[in-house]
Amino acid sequence: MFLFNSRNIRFINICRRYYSTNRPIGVFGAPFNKGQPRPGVKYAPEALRNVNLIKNLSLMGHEVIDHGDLKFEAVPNDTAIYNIQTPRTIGKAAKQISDKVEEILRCGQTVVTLGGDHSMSVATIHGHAKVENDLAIIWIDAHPDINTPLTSASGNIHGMPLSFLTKELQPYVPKLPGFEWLKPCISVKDIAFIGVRDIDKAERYIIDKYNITTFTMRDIDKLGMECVLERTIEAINPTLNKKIHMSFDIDSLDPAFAPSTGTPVPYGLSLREGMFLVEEIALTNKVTGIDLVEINPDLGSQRDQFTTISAAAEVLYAFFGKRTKTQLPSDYVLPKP
Ligand SMILES: NC(=[NH2+])NCCC[C@H](N)C(=O)O
Ligand SMILES: [Mn+2]
Ligand SMILES: [Mn+2]
Repeated sequence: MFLFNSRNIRFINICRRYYSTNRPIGVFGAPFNKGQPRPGVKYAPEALRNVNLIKNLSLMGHEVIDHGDLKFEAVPNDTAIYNIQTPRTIGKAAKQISDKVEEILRCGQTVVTLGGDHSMSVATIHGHAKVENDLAIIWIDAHPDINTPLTSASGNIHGMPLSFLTKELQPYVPKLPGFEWLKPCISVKDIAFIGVRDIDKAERYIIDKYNITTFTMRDIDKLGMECVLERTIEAINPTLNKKIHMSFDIDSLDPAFAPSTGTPVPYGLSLREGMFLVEEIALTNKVTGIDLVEINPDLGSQRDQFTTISAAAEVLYAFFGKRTKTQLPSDYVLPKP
């Protein structure tokens, strides 16, 4: 696992064990698609259930509570503001998601939200931060999703959630109708990006100005994933006193492993790199909230869809401790002829 030098000893001592939290896993679906223009992303929770996600997590020895899927309604007479087409509808759905996350966490469960597009993370992090007021965010994504409504070229809120949540950026972020309930609850120093490779101009400016911890694909190539995670923890949660929110955008993976997603970007993580990353994050035993977003079972061929859904499920299984390692019974003996 982590290299032994004085800087890392504390982290090793805390982390050098298997994922061992005995919190139950509370799963729910947020079939939300209005943060971007491709409707099919709302079918992801159903697609993940169809590959027996819930049952497989239970078979791995976890107590899993399925809280079902939320239902969202369009707000009538919703009008565009800036470039954003349906702000009130998105704001209302986000409030429902935030409340659900809060409710599940208050039951003492680790919450897994199945998206949906990445705009929903404005809500999952908001709900998480209500329960754990000091939160670190690991954002695994090809994109940093920190545009403001004024800098976004697309008007798609899935490219903006972190600007809504971050205290330091509020002078630059207009309050949108439908989002009156939202209180900025995280700081630039609590965020780490891993796997980014498609950064807009304003996002680049924000990352540089506030010195946000960022590991691009090149950084991962150069340092190796183990070192990237070690530096991530050093930067955003050095004493591991905070809980961690892990937001996993499936487009962090290379399109070879996750082709069915709305904004694929070449030269991404291999599936095994993604699995290793979440396996290591799990070892901190600090993650109490997970998002799995941007899987679009409508895009690409049937084979693409299967590849993408399987990859998403494997990432979650890897996090929750599935290993290929065979367990030897204590009385095992090698047979002699
Ligand atoms: N969650 C995502 N897939 N986001 C993609 C965002 C793409 C682009 N940066 C935008 O703001 O529109
Ligand atoms: Mn994203
Ligand atoms: Mn992305």
